[in-house]
Amino acid sequence: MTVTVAVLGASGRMGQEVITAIASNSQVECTAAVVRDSSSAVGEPVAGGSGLVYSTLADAVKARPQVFIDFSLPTALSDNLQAARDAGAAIVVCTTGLSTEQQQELQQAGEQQRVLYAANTSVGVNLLAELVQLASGVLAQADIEITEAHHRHKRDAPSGTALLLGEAVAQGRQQQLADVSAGIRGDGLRGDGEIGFASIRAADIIGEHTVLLAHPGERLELTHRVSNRNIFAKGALQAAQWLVEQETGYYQMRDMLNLQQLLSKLA
Ligand SMILES: NC(=O)C1=CN([C@@H]2O[C@H](COP(=O)(O)OP(=O)(O)OC[C@H]3O[C@@H](n4cnc5c(N)ncnc54)[C@H](OP(=O)(O)O)[C@@H]3O)[C@@H](O)[C@H]2O)C=CC1
Ligand SMILES: O=C(O)C1=N[C@H](C(=O)O)C[C@H](O)C1
Repeated sequence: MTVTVAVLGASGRMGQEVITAIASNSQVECTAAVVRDSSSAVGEPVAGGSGLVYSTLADAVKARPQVFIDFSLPTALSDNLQAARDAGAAIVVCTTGLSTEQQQELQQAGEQQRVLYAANTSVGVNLLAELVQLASGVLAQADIEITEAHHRHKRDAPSGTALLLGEAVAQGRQQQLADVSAGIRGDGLRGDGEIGFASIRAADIIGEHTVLLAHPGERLELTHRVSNRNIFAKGALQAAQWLVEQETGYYQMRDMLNLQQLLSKLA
């Protein structure tokens, strides 16, 4: 079955990557490539979009795709969720830098529509999160710091993935991240049990994350590096294909990948 998709943020780094990935995927078809209403790109041909032109969100609703894939920016979140509702479509939200209110909005949206939120659509990162949860519980006394590096154009810090990994650390220790996060490291001594974050922004680094678990005398480092944005695009398409088959609800990549059940087989 072919799944029809509207790509939101279509002229951006990730939007373009998703359109390219769709072009080589016979099971997915792009029916709308959405840019902001005021963009001069509206009506212009989409590079690699086989006859598509850039369109507005209202045009995307009229196109009635089965699923929206959102790689725009957090400011567009409410409009994008509403548009997906109006179109009767599922929505995969991939933007990062969401406020606490926006995270709540996403979860509440899951009461009326099919929503999958992924701060990182790579399978490797989502597996890493499960491994980190396990490691932080086993090494319950370890000092844990999370570092991330991204390209110079990235707006938010720490990255959405770093926060996802922080949540995994906290979950592994039956804690809430908000109670143990030290935020981005600055002056001052490390407090016991804190999770600290550090961010690098430079040149064209696509995305790198390391979780350091350190005891006096030894340390464990779990690292993931992306060398091609196509990884994120492929993961987003996989999520979209999965989400159209689901009931109304709020989902994450771990639900789609069934990682917890797979890992439980190791126990
Ligand atoms: N989940 C994941 O795996 C990944 C998530 N991301 C996240 O995806 C988002 C996009 O990243 P990236 O592609 O690098 O960013 P870009 O800045 O390259 O692209 C963002 C796109 O969204 C458009 N846009 C901005 N505001 C609106 C709006 N209100 N309505 C419609 N379109 C809008 C921009 O258009 P214009 O240029 O006209 O402003 C631009 O085309 C970020 O939040 C990033 O952190 C990135 C990589 C992987
Ligand atoms: O902005 C990016 O580029 C990325 N953003 C996501 C994040 O904030 O974690 C995912 C990936 O690391 C690339």
